Parts: sequence; structure tokens; C-alpha cells
Amino acid sequence: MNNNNVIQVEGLTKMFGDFAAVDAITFEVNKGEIFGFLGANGAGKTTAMKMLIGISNPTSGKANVAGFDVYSQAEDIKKNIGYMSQKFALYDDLTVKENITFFGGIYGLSRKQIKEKLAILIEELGLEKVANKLVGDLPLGWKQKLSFSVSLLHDPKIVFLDEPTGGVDPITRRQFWEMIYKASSEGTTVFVTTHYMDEAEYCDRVSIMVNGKIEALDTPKKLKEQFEVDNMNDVFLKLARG
Ligand SMILES: Nc1ncnc2c1ncn2[C@@H]1O[C@H](COP(=O)(O)OP(=O)(O)OP(=O)(O)O)[C@@H](O)[C@H]1O
Repeated sequence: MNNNNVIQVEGLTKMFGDFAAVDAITFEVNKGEIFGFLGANGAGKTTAMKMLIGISNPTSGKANVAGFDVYSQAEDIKKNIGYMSQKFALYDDLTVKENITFFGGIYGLSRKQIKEKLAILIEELGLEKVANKLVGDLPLGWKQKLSFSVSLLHDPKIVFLDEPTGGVDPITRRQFWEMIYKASSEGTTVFVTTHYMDEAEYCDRVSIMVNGKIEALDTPKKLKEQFEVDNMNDVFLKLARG
């Protein structure tokens, strides 16, 4: 792994019986990069991400994440990354403050650190009025922003976002992306899956998975040149249609 790579993947494969859900993918992600991980439904994105975050064993291939090996150092990976998905989110029946405190504890922060983070987050996200409200009563966009902030509580090197903005309006998605840019500018690497092609345009580089394989990987600009189209939606359609 060179100094600039925080994720290095080589021939990574996951078989379910005879079916290769992830079929020998190879790529690298640089420090501080916003890396878009795209693919149609069922292309294998979630399966690949689960291997990278150390919760699913690869069938074969190599992967190093945040300096740790996915086979032998999965626990170290978990400590050094943040993860947010629509399935793994905050507790609806705890308040905003309680969620932050709870996850701060899970991530191993001291009481003092939790108190500091709590104050910063509430202020940054403008949550003063709802700090003692149940998360379940917040609009989805707020929950997503809070959930992203919580995934960064322990200052991870890399944050993995699995369709973080599903179901909210474009303005709220744009605000969410402002948060992503900020995290990236502070040196956090962002690995993000999305179905929204406008979001693909916001990434530094984008990979596109088709049937378990990475069929394209480059900056949005270069991908558009390569496929001779003027937007990422058309790049995606050309690839996904084969
Ligand atoms: N535990 C499993 N057992 C068998 N097949 C599985 C399992 N998990 C996923 N698959 C299959 O692997 C393929 C890839 O699934 P995966 O969830 O990784 O796709 P995805 O790109 O994340 O799709 P989506 O965008 O819908 O989340 C699919 O065909 C899926 O049915």
C-alpha cells in the first residue's frame, strides 16, 4: 500500500454457491478522496462494501483498508472506519442527545470527548431545538445528516456510506453533500454508493459495477469523455445496458 492509498483491493471475490456476487474487483482509493461506488440494483455493491468494512469474509482476493487486512485484522478496520446505511441507522426511540452519547460510547470515546462532540454537533447541525426530541420524530433528511455525523464521531480515516441520501429531496441531498465535502477536505476518505447520478458528478472518482465486475473507473469528466456523453446518467446507462 503506498502512502496515499487508504483502500487497496485486488481480485476481491465473494461467491454465494456458484454465483459470483463480487467477481475479482481491483481498485485503489486515495486519502481524502470522495470515491463513488456505483452499480445497478444487485450489481454487488453492498456485498463488496461488507467485505471492506470487515463484516463479511471474502471468498478470495486481497483487500487492505485503513492499513489493515480484511482477513486477519477486521476488528482494527472496524475501529478505524465509520459506516452509515439506511439499514444501520440511529435509534428512533432515543433522543438526538441520547443517540450521540450512545454511539460515542460504542466508538470508545471518553465522557469528556462525548460532551465536546455533542456540543459541536448540536451547534453545527442546528439541532438545539430538537436535541431532546426522539430521533424517530425528525424528518428523514435530518436523520441522515445526524447519522452521518455520528458515523464520524470517532474521527475515522474512512467513512463508508451506503445510499446515504435515499428518499430525500434534492436540496436536502445537496446539504448532505456539503457535509461530505467538509469531511473530505479535513482528510477523511469517503466511500459512497448512490443511485443518484447527480451525486456521481460530485465524486472525485467513480467506479461502476456491472454483474459483480468493475466495468469503469475514473473521474466523472474522463468517464464522460470515454463514453462520449455529457452526463453520468448516460455513462451509467451505456454501461448497464452493455
Ligand atoms: N447472502 C446472500 N446469499 C445469496 N445471494 C446473495 C446474498 N447477498 C447478496 N446476494 C446476491 O448478490 C448479488 C449482489 O447483491 P448486492 O446486495 O451486493 O447488490 P447491490 O449492488 O448492493 O444492490 P442494491 O443496489 O440493490 O443494494 C445479488 O444478486 C444478490 O441477490
